[in-house]
Amino acid sequence: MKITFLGGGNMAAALIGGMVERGFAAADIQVIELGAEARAGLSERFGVRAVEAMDDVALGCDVLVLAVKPQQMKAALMPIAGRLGGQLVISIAAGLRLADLGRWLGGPGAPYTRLVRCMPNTPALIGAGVTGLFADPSVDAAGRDAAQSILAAVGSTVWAETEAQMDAVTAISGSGPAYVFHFIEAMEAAGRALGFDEAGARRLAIDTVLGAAKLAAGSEDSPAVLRQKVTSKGGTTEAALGSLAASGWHDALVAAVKAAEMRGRELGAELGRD
Ligand SMILES: NC(=O)C1=CN([C@@H]2O[C@H](COP(=O)(O)OP(=O)(O)OC[C@H]3O[C@@H](n4cnc5c(N)ncnc54)[C@H](OP(=O)(O)O)[C@@H]3O)[C@@H](O)[C@H]2O)C=CC1
Ligand SMILES: O=C(O)[C@@H]1CCC=N1
Repeated sequence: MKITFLGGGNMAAALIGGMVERGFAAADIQVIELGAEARAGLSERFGVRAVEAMDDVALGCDVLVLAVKPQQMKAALMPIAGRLGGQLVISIAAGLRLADLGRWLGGPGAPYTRLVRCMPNTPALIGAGVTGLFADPSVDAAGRDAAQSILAAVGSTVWAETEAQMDAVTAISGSGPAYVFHFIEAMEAAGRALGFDEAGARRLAIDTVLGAAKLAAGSEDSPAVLRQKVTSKGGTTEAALGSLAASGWHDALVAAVKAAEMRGRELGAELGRD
């Protein structure tokens, strides 16, 4: 399967790195990327072909992954509008809807429909990503399987039932690593404030998140039950959770995820008007 990435930034690099690490041939992967430094980095790190503009070799792929920022997408697709010949197109862009992508790709009056929306996340780089997928109803089983096989190589996959759910996936797991890194930053800051050096505070924070996530993933207990098992009556955890509850932490996180979901919908509506 020959795969071309349009855009070679952070998320494309995470996907390519994870795919190459897990057995995809670098020779079958190409990247179209405007930045010379980014192109050189992708070639050096992963051994893939990276070029500045779409050429016939890159367009002759089986799967085209759209990995530019949503705001860059329409302009990035102009040079290939009306030139696709049945390639499966996978968009990883936040917010952008299949109907608008299809219109931009299809050329006058002929929307392109062999399209799958996917929302991966950056832990794909180490094979620990999670991706939500939604296919245009016209995509056949072979097309869905191809999309699934690419994203399953770098983590777990979840098919969304409706396209609207893709904005929720974006808000939960697409952006989610940033929330977790922010949590680690706060835990590390607390460790520093309580007398640890940076390395010690970071180790305690990261290994706690890692261990708790692994325990939650492998346990039959729900996260709530696992939390209760840490929380001794009248103990230290109860004091911490009481403080978090008083500052509205749970509701703040739910509101944050909803803000991300709303931004995804806004992006789709704003950019799709063009
Ligand atoms: N980062 C993440 O965690 C995730 C991102 N996504 C989605 O992935 C997409 C990319 O995000 P991300 O990797 O963070 O963004 P980046 O800005 O890091 O990557 C986009 C890259 O595409 C380049 N580019 C822009 N226009 C073109 C063009 N016409 N031809 C070739 N290359 C072009 C950009 O160059 P330049 O910098 O010069 O503009 C940039 O290097 C977005 O749509 C985002 O919604 C999805 C899931 C997670
Ligand atoms: O912040 C963003 O818009 C992208 C989409 C999900 C993660 N990063």
